[in-house]
Amino acid sequence: MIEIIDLSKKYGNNAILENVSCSLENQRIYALVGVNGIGKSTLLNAVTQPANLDSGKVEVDGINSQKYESKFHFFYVPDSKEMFLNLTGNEYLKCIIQLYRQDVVKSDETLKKLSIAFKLDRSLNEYIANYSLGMKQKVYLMAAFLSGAGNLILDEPFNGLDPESVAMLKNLLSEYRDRGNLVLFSIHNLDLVANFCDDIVFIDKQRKVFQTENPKDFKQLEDVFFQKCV
Ligand SMILES: Nc1ncnc2c1ncn2[C@@H]1O[C@H](COP(=O)(O)OP(=O)(O)OP(=O)(O)O)[C@@H](O)[C@H]1O
Repeated sequence: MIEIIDLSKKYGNNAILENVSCSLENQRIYALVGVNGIGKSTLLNAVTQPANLDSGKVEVDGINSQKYESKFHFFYVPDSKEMFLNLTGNEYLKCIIQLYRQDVVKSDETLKKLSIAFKLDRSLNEYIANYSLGMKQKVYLMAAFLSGAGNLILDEPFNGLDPESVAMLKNLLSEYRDRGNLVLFSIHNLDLVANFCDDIVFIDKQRKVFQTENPKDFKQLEDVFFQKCV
């Protein structure tokens, strides 16, 4: 559960988000949609990094995001794919399991299953620096699932993935949602939005944020996007 209350964020004098509020519930998959440069990553950064907030408040599972304990309630995969390059995939994932205080034996089993599903099982002893873009995306997504956090916040998680991996990620995210968790991810592909998520969080052309249930119809979704966001 994520509650965003009156959040504002400027870069210098450039106001990107002003008094944004929205309420995201458990057991839902939310797509964050808007044109390039409108503020999707800024919003996700502000939600996950309280130091980035100019004003306003974010609560994750009812815990103020300024509080240390809130960190265990979400996992953020930012759009940068240049993180932890000096670790092997395996080292990185083991660190995440420890950091998020997950059961080591159970997590090792999940790690094995995920690495096979993502076809990374033969690459986990290589440095992340040597991974392709899609392999980096996969290892950071595996970390998200291994964290056990109830709220996954993913910046463009489908970028760099081949069609088989896209289908697999959709399944994994749906299963994660069905276990009572929340997923919020930014995306440009309206097709994928229409056929996948439960709700849509739009940032419109005035940078106002509004939510709708997914109409599950591409044409309807495209109409809303062109009327409100472009
Ligand atoms: N660190 C920064 N300093 C100054 N301006 C920034 C910074 N980061 C982002 N911006 C500006 O804030 C605005 C929103 O950027 P943001 O990356 O949040 O957009 P986005 O919706 O995620 O874009 P895209 O779809 O292209 O990824 C843009 O005008 C961008 O230039």
